[in-house]
Amino acid sequence: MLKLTDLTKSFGPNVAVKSANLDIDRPCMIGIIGRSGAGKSTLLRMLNRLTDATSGQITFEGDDITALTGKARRDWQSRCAMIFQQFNLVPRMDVVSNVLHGTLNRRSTLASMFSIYPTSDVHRAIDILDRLGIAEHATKRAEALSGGQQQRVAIARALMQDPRIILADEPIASLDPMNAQIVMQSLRRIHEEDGRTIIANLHTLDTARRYCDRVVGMRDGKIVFDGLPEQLTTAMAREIYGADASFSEAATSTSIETLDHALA
Ligand SMILES: Nc1ncnc2c1ncn2[C@@H]1O[C@H](COP(=O)(O)OP(=O)(O)OP(=O)(O)O)[C@@H](O)[C@H]1O
Repeated sequence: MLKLTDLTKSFGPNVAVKSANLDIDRPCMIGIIGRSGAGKSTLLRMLNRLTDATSGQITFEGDDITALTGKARRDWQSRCAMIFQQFNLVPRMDVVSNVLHGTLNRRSTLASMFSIYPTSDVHRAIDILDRLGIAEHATKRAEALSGGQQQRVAIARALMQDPRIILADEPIASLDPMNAQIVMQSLRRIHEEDGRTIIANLHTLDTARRYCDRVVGMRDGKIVFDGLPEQLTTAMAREIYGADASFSEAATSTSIETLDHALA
């Protein structure tokens, strides 16, 4: 399905991603972990073609994604939608219009300029918001919502594009544990119910273990681990995070687990 071959990105002398190889042969939920500066964001940005690779190749179902230009590249960005830590919504615009922005790629400039959306798209936007439990906020300004709600609006905007893949760059890094849990559960459900692949950069190991089928560990631009969550030993986690024997997983915890105990 999705394959990265020797994917590399350099910024001058700094090699942010070094010869990354990854083979995703079926829809799954992948967590990419590693400390700050390990190359996680750069990897996702190359996948979505926000950043051009310096060398190497990305293929999706046999198509060379690295070679796409113009409209073909924009089409790929719809099929491989991205959400960000800071949500990237238009704060003063209402929620449903923010979600409808997800359809801009396939609409005429004139229709986009005047925010003319087909009724069927508006209904679909509301349905998606409903699925994410936030339809009641459809007419509010995005800035009036909590961080967790805003991230769900961003997910809804991504879903409007009916993507095969959703890339999530630190989707819960700005959220409290309760909202972090809701957002991760939403992503998991989208994967399970729709069969979409989710690739999420996560700061914390426990979140990756808990929600992902596969964990990829990056260190200094290299993929140093690629396996099942249960294969990720403490020793391997230490290696990924470049920590010494005093390393404990609790240090990378979001306290989602703790919250679960409290809610039980
Ligand atoms: N636009 C850029 N120009 C120059 N260097 C960059 C650029 N983007 C990233 N880098 C460098 O590439 C390396 C990897 O950065 P990247 O943001 O991909 O890491 P990360 O694992 O996502 O870290 P974080 O969790 O802090 O976002 C870092 O050394 C960073 O300074």
